[in-house]
Amino acid sequence: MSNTFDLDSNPHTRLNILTGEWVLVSPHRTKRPWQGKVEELSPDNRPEYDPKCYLCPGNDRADGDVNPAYSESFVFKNDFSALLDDTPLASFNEADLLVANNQKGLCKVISFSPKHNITLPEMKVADIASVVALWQKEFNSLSENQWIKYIQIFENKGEIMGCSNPHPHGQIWSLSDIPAELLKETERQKNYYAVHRKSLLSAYLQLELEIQERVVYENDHFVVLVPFWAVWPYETIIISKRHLTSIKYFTEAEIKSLADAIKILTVKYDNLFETSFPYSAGMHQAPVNSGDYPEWHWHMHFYPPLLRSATVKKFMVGYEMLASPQRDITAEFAAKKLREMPQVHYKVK
Ligand SMILES: O=C1CCN([C@@H]2O[C@H](COP(=O)(O)O)[C@@H](O)[C@H]2O)C(=O)N1
Ligand SMILES: [Zn+2]
Repeated sequence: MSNTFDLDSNPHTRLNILTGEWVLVSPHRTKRPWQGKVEELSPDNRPEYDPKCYLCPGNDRADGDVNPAYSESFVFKNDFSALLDDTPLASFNEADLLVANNQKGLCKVISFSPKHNITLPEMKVADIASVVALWQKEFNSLSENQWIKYIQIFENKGEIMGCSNPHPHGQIWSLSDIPAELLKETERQKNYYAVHRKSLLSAYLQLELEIQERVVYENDHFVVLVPFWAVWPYETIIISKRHLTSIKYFTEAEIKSLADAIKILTVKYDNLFETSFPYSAGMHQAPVNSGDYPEWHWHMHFYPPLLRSATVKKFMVGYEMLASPQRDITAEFAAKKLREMPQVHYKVK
């Protein structure tokens, strides 16, 4: 057997350098022709305004509050928050076998647009930039609460991702503790930074830009990649070129540039199967009000479930739940498909 490692043919595992976890890749299983197909789906004829939608301007929300007649983006405190900001901080421990901690938090919902029937890929870059600016404003104002230690900005898009309302929106959950996924990524970035005095993602980005095989799109301030360790078929990561620890430090130019990167990526996603491409996406950044985190490098994960058509998704079940995530198509194959997708949305005639 040749000792040169062929990422394209033998089953192998890949290391996620951010979390320390491994993904099993079975490239030999995709020797059959790519069956990515465009399916005829029922036309999406949602109205621009839906009188029953709790996110549309001027409408009642479930708890009786009324939305203003907003014309850009709109943020409000979640009426059914998973975390409450009056929870006392307390912990529970029974012989180190039953361990629990109270969690205090503040959750917000952001409507990206007054239009009920639009999604990020169909929005103008300038309107996406106003969403990014609002994310930065909310991040900064939430950070002023000293009890808040971490802020998770995210979007669940599409029914298949449990999204309860098609109106374009995202959420911000801020909490008094640092969640597990972030502790993993902090640990790995801290270890690398301590040795190399530069961020893990700066080094990773430099290598990926040299190789180019997993780059999907690049602009002045951000790079969109399918990460070497991607788990979901068309998973991507957006990484800032500047080593920024959080969105707090984004300049005006970086805000506009992130909006451009999100626009191009989500347009390519929609073009892949000519459907509104579902995903859960969120940014990862340094914890707040808990010391310095110079090792942290801002990035944004996109976790889309679709595998080979608008209705065929990857299932993370069985082996993935019990042993480790597994994928057939390689990160390189996915990146090539996304690179080839036009930057103009398929609905734009
Ligand atoms: O009137 C309402 C309905 C839904 N919501 C909140 O909107 C959020 C939307 O969640 P999704 O991103 O999963 O669709 C959800 O957390 C739900 O609690 C309100 O805050 N007010
Ligand atoms: Zn991350």
